[in-house]
Amino acid sequence: MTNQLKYTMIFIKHDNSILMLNRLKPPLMGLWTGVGGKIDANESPTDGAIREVHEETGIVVNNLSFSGTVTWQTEQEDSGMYLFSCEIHDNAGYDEPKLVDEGILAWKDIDWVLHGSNEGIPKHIRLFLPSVLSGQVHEHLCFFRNNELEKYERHSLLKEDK
Ligand SMILES: Nc1nc2c([nH]c(=O)n2[C@H]2C[C@H](O)[C@@H](COP(=O)(O)OP(=O)(O)OP(=O)(O)O)O2)c(=O)[nH]1
Repeated sequence: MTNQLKYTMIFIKHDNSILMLNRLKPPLMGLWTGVGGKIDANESPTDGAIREVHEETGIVVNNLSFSGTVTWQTEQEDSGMYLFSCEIHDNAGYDEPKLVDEGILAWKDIDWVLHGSNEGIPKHIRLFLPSVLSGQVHEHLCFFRNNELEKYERHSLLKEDK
């Protein structure tokens, strides 16, 4: 995998929940997202994702699945991220929400995360997350204007999927 995209986002699943970050700072300030961040120079997307998971949550993951890509186009920038997911078998000691440098980490029920009325999840995440959780590998294209998601497209990155 070559580093064409600048960021990663990782969805860590345990039972019916995902470890979500309520972000302290922009971008997506105050909203619940997967953990992740910028890929360092000379780092692969997978290594960047493993590092971000460890830095933000303390969890060491060794079973990340590549789950596709998301690109966004705004008036200011064209950028994007590699998506990863993994399943862990205990709650990593997160019985309660935990305050970390980047915000608040908490296990959130998948039904809550995907609920159509949930304004706390960025719109693009609500659109691409079902594909990630069902094990599909898509390229998700998001087009924003005035901070609103104006258009969304999805294409499979696997030949056998449509
Ligand atoms: N910059 C940016 N990131 C976005 C957008 N949409 C979106 O889902 N993301 C994701 C990509 C990353 O997972 C996360 C942003 O990561 P970040 O800026 O906190 O990365 P970082 O912690 O490495 O950066 P920093 O410490 O250097 O500020 O949000 C967007 O429009 N802009």
